[in-house]
Amino acid sequence: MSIPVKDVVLPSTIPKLLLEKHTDYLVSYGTNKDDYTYCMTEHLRMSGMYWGLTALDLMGHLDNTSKDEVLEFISQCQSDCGGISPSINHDPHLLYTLSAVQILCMYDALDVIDVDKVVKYVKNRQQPDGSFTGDIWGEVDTRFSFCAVATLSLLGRLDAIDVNSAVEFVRSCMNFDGGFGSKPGSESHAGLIYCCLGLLSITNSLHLVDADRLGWWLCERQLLSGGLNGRPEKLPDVCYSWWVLSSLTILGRLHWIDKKKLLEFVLACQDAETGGFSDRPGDMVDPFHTLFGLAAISLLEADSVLKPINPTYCMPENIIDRLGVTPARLD
Ligand SMILES: CN(C(=O)[C@H](Cc1cnc[nH]1)NC(=O)OCc1ccccc1)[C@@H](Cc1ccccc1)C(=O)N[C@@H](Cc1ccc(O)cc1)C(=O)NO
Ligand SMILES: [Zn+2]
Repeated sequence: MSIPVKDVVLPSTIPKLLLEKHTDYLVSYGTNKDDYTYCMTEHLRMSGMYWGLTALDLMGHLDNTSKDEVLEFISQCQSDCGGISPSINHDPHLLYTLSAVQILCMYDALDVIDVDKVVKYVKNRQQPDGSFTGDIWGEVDTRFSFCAVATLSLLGRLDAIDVNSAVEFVRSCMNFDGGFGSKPGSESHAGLIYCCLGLLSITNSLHLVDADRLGWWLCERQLLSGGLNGRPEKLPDVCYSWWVLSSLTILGRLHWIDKKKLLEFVLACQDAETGGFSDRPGDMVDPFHTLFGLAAISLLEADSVLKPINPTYCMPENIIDRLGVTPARLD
């Protein structure tokens, strides 16, 4: 009797990488200001712009965007407290402060915001136990530890916080399976593992990780379809291709998964009509899954046109090189 395993069946024909289609999809996304999904995602607009712009830069088309419009929007999103909000007149949060700094680094335009006030905002998020709250309302999560450390390291200002206690908090979130959760004792989850490994990579503390145990947990995410899920018993999803793959790359164990099968799954998530990637074959595309589909293909080095992507920052390597930032990885 076969035990039903949650997975998807790939379509019989899988398209090759449709770069022009994805470029057209992203360039036109957001031009239609009253499009339903565009309006419904105002609360994470800054992250949405980071996804679209990073994907376009990976394909070599950052020049197809209205840079001045984006810079004007970002400078209007910085609050007096220094934090940056997802849209104008929304509340500042570490998630969108990081997205904004990532965009400004790609455009080499950090002068359009008050960097000292950003540093002060991030510094004020750190708690006595080394953890970080996402905003002034107090929610603690390792996602926010990563946002804080990634933001400050991109600004060259890691000295503003207590790095040792930030690392200690992340270490306290390590589970017996080698993975990490959002707080001490929380269940391991691929997205949070990416955040915690990213912080340890930036702070050169990867020696704290059990790379074989965690590497094994991560490649257990691969299903027969070739796709990766975020936790046991979950369906595969193209964005987990990124969270898991970038984590395995930082651990120096990317060769532990079946790259060929994963590439098939990712390519099957393209929409040949509209352009873009969806979470699974046949679903609706969005900028989020389009970035992480392209980012996974870049990490798999499966297309010579796509720029190499940095696994720690999810930004093109040439930007990280220009900034002189050197995130560690295990070899
Ligand atoms: C808030 N968020 C998510 O929770 C997504 C939802 C999802 C997409 N596919 C399956 N679920 N999940 C997600 O990003 O999980 C990866 C992750 C979890 C925890 C920490 C870091 C990454 C997505 C947005 C989204 C919502 C719904 C559908 C597509 C995209 C998101 O903003 N992710 C953020 C990371 C994040 C993740 C969870 C959060 O609560 C907040 C932010 C990101 O990748 N920024 O660059
Ligand atoms: Zn997803």
